[in-house]
Amino acid sequence: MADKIISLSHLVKKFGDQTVLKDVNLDVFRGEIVGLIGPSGAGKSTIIKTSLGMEITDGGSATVFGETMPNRELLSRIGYMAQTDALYEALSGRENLSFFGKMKGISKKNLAAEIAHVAEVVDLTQDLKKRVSGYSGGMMRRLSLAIALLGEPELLILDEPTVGIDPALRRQIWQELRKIRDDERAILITTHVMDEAELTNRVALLLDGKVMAFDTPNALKQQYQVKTIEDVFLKAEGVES
Ligand SMILES: Nc1ncnc2c1ncn2[C@@H]1O[C@H](COP(=O)(O)OP(=O)(O)OP(=O)(O)O)[C@@H](O)[C@H]1O
Repeated sequence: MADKIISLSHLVKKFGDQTVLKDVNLDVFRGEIVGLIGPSGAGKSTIIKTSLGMEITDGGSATVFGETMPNRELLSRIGYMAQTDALYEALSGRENLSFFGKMKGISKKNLAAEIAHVAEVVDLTQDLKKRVSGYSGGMMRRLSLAIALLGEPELLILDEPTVGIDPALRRQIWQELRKIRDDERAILITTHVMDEAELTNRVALLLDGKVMAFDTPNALKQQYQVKTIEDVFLKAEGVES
């Protein structure tokens, strides 16, 4: 059986009297890219945060590598890119990468090569010397993604990684994500870009606190009798196209 990396079972999450996640079931296996889509405020980031143990669950279970998070020992196996950048703005891009690389336990011997590789993927090689305070919003997103990629983590959790990124670079980033997938690692990615959802192995559609549909892009299109994932999204939301 394929290796289950993330397992969410009947997950419930409340904020005050608002139940954001009502009954979420979702698995991510080794060797696949799972896309998480849903309207703004549906709870995509909340799914990610509860999976990582950054939010406490109110019911059901969330495990990563078979363990309930947070678990310090597992953190080096996970690359996480949050929706808001957490960067040291007074430091340069390279210094940020070096700092986070050391935190992840990358050996001194490998660190320079790792930094060179991830900087290349996000097209920041020429800007590594610059202070992050002088970066544009898109450059900061790219640096955050580069940090998540450091250390070849077995699991990547990316919360809208391509916001503010140009189409050509977005394509290059997806090439890298596919390589990671083919390398038998796993990726959970949230996106508002429906073209990107088409590039995943499976798409989970989050609506009304539940995963309403979870299948390959082609199977979802067949199920909803539409031509694109965007149309699946609209139809599931009850919007007539
Ligand atoms: N810490 C919190 N305290 C209170 N409410 C919260 C908190 N975090 C999230 N929420 C609420 O939970 C709901 C889901 O938020 P979440 O950020 O998970 O949505 P999302 O699907 O990621 O949205 P977007 O696509 O806009 O990023 C929203 O109504 C939000 O206001």
